[in-house]
Amino acid sequence: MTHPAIRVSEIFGPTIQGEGVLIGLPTVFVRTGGCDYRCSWCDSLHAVDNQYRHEWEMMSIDAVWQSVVGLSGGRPVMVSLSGGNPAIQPLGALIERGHREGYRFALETQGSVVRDWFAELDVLVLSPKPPSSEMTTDWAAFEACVQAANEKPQVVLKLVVFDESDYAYAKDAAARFPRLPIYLQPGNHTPPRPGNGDSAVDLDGITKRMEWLVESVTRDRWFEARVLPQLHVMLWGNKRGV
Ligand SMILES: C[S@@+](CC[C@H](N)C(=O)[O-])C[C@H]1O[C@@H](n2cnc3c(N)ncnc32)[C@H](O)[C@@H]1O
Ligand SMILES: Nc1nc2[nH]cc(C(=O)O)c2c(=O)[nH]1
Ligand code: SF4
Ligand SMILES: [Mg+2]
Repeated sequence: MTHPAIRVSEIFGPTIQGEGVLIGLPTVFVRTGGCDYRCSWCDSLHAVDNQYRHEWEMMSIDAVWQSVVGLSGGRPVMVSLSGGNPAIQPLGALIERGHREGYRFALETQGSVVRDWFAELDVLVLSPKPPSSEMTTDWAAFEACVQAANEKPQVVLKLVVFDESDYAYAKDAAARFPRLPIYLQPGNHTPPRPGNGDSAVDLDGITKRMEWLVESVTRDRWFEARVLPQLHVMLWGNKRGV
């Protein structure tokens, strides 16, 4: 059976997962091209904006898989499907293929597009977008993503927080899904942008936001929330492919 091709922005690793529940775990990233959102602060515009389309490649499942196996030396590793919005791509057959060879799969999505193959994942990271993103959450679609997982993969929430209203949004998201673990990460307000080249990352600003987040959750006795930085940003700034 032939499977539809996958639109790929980049495949890289192994590196460590820098964010959320799998932080620190050696991971190969498959970053797909294209997104139905345009977050004001997206740190992966090269996988979102059509001006980078010429860098994206339609790849067969076989070609993606060869690349993952090559990078991991054939040793089963965690594969993170990110983007862009990877939910737009036909990834079910890739997951099936990798599972046969002992690999595990996590997927990062904003929860705007639901797929039945979410149930085949090992970890589903749902990252609804707070007000500072300038996007609007369709909570019905988001809820459908949680349902599609069907309690098979581990499902977690990951919220980017820049300011008080993002923090309030995160609390609301947590209240909607009280059974899902929640990870808060401070926003990186210096993401790479066309024109500003390799803008140096503002580690001081991120650290201050991180401290404020810790103060906020402890003050509010929000003891279920976990606060984590983007470890890859601390180590490598806005560098691509790490
Ligand atoms: C680039 S997105 C790709 C996957 C999917 N589109 C999503 O947003 O979940 C991966 C993760 O990076 C986070 N992210 C993007 N830009 C960020 C920034 N400037 N600071 C902190 N986190 C950011 C997103 O919220 C998401 O959790
Ligand atoms: N090391 C590392 N960790 C990550 N966690 C989420 C990432 C992403 O851009 O989806 C990412 C990334 O690009 N690199
Ligand atoms: S949903 Fe994710 S990939 Fe799409 S614009 Fe927002 S942060 Fe970027
Ligand atoms: Mg990233």
